[in-house]
Amino acid sequence: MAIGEGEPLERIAAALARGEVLGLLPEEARRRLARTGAPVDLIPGELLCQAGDPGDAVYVILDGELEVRRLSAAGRELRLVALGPGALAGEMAVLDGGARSADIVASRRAHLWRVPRQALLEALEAEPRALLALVAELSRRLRAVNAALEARSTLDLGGRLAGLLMAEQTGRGLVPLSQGELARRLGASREKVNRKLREWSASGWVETTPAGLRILGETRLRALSAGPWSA
Ligand SMILES: Nc1ncnc2c1ncn2[C@@H]1O[C@@H]2COP(=O)(O)O[C@H]2[C@H]1O
Repeated sequence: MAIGEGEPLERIAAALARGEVLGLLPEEARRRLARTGAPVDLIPGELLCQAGDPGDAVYVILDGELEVRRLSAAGRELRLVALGPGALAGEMAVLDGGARSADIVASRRAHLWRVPRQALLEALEAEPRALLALVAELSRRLRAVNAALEARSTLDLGGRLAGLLMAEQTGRGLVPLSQGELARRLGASREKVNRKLREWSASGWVETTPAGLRILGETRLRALSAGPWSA
């Protein structure tokens, strides 16, 4: 059963125990966060917050998935990361007192627990292990950003597209994403993605089927996605 409005606080405290950071708090502290918090339920596509909003709470994902996005200056949507059950969202503004750094949208139906800023900060101050777990999580996120930055500066569109196709292919080499979605994920225009796919189709590396794009030249695409270091 989904966790949300009307759930006993015991169940919320138990759900918080499964979280990456709050799971390290003592039980009493988790119960306090369950008491001071409130449920937030989102339907797919619903916005939780927008970049620039003030941030006075952090959200624990109990169920579902959130997508973190930014709009580039050119108006293009850049998908930063997807966050699933157990993850915290909205911790940056809470920690540094700044504005929300990105938009957060529900990519699936999501049940969250909203924890007010002050309650989170008090809980973290009292439990250094949880604070360190949060620092470790921020480090992991920074690593991912560094890797993405490196890929962006060293790989051309073909390399990045090849990497995305490799990552998203299903068992039979099918990639269940539209060209528009591929473009959105890469922060590229649909026209450029379409041109590249037509090129690869002519070379026999991919084919368009009714079920979606099928990868035929995996070895070639994998080499492309490995960037300038690959032979
Ligand atoms: N690169 C990123 N990786 C993971 N989460 C992020 C990233 N950028 C922003 N976020 C999340 O998106 C949230 C937007 O609001 P905040 O800035 O308060 O906190 C942010 C983080 O929780």
